[in-house]
Amino acid sequence: MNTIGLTSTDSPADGSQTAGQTPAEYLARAVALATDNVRNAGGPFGAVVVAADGRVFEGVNRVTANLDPSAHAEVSAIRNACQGLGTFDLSGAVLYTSCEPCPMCLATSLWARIDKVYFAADRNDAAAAGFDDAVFYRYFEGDASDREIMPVAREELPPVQRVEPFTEWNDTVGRTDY
Ligand SMILES: Nc1nc2[nH]cnc2c(=O)[nH]1
Repeated sequence: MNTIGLTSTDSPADGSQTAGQTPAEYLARAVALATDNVRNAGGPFGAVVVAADGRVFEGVNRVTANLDPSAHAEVSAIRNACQGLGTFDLSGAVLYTSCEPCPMCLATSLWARIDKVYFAADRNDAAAAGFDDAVFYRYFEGDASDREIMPVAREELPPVQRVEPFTEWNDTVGRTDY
């Protein structure tokens, strides 16, 4: 039992719980999920999404368990929220995470239209535990030409071919914008 009275086995990851706790309590829940997850062969990260309607969804890091580099806690919580709510748009939601979101989780939060993010530990705490969050922030902060750990290069194609998917998209009537 953690400080807000929930164990990982009665996790309200399905949105069955409604809002009403303080940011510090949701953060404490995210931290407790992270610690429990280590004991469950996962990475030391946990996250909670409180949707605009107050429903609560949770996620933990399952990168090594699921052989999925994108299975960070925040992404898992966002996936759970989107599946539970039946939407790809989490406008009005708040994300609470045990650790500062990495660039992927931050970008996923932006794409999900999350309103606000609270975190507990930061990228330097993660680095002290051997995680590359701070390294990857530096990767994005530098010039494209500095990206030595993974070069990203444009390959020239004829202009019409290059934008063909966007042309198809723009010409599609009744598409679902996001
Ligand atoms: N914030 C965050 N950083 C990570 N670094 C490696 N995995 C994770 C994760 O799940 N969340």
